[in-house]
Amino acid sequence: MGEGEHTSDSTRSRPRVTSPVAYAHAVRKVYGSGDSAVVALAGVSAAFHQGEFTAIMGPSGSGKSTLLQCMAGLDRPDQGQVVIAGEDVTALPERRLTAFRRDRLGFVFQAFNLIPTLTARENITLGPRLGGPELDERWLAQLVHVLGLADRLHHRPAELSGGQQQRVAVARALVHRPDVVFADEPTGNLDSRTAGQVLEFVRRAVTEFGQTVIMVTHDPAAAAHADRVLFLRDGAFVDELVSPTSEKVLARLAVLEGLS
Ligand SMILES: Nc1ncnc2c1ncn2[C@@H]1O[C@H](COP(=O)(O)OP(=O)(O)OP(=O)(O)O)[C@@H](O)[C@H]1O
Repeated sequence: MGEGEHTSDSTRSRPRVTSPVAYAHAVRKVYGSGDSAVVALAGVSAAFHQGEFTAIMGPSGSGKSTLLQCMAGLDRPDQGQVVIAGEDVTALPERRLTAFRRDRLGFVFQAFNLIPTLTARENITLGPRLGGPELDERWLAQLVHVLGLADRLHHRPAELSGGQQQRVAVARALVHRPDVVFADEPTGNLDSRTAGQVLEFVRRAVTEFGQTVIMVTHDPAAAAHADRVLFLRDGAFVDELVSPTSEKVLARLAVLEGLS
């Protein structure tokens, strides 16, 4: 890991006086068996602190999505442990895991995954209406204001731009104040200007509201909004960059991909 980066230019990083809100310990995931077995995660460990925005990057096939899925309880590792808010996600039976995801985690995906027949407001408040934590109307109003969605709440997804749809998805991910938001290529379907706006909102959720965010991305400009970038290669973390800029991220990626 790039130890030197911890002391330089880290205006966004905070002193770590708390225990991590989420961690992965020696997580291993193998797809297939015998000759065709693919080691997607080779024993990954990492800690994520409250109010920290982490980007996960790495070459194609390095295990980013698999790690996100295992951490978020959407897939089960073969070995190792994932703990979020003190709960061993890897040990939870399926029904409790489903409730844990709904109540304690937030998700933003590349495909906005909004329900087309519901309005923006109905999409945002779906979790609470499906039996999740009670809706906090004041928090919802604050989110809607920060995300600039106030005049779009009664529109359906087809009547919203891509950026507006993703902002609805961000609001949906934040409305129940989850312990961790997992984002998988959240700006992959957006033009760079709109992507920048959505990431600014994610950044504000981290800085102003102490939200913890773990985001997989291929985009150095997206990663530059994070507090730090963890780099995966061949299913293992090989580098870390604190207070990233697009240029620094590109340079690290070039090294990882053997281009420099
Ligand atoms: N369901 C699956 N069955 C078999 N192999 C899989 C499966 N999912 C992922 N893999 C393999 O595991 C490895 C890691 O895949 P993963 O999707 O986690 O990588 P990634 O870094 O997210 O890649 P990309 O940047 O291309 O999305 C790859 O070699 C991939 O082919």
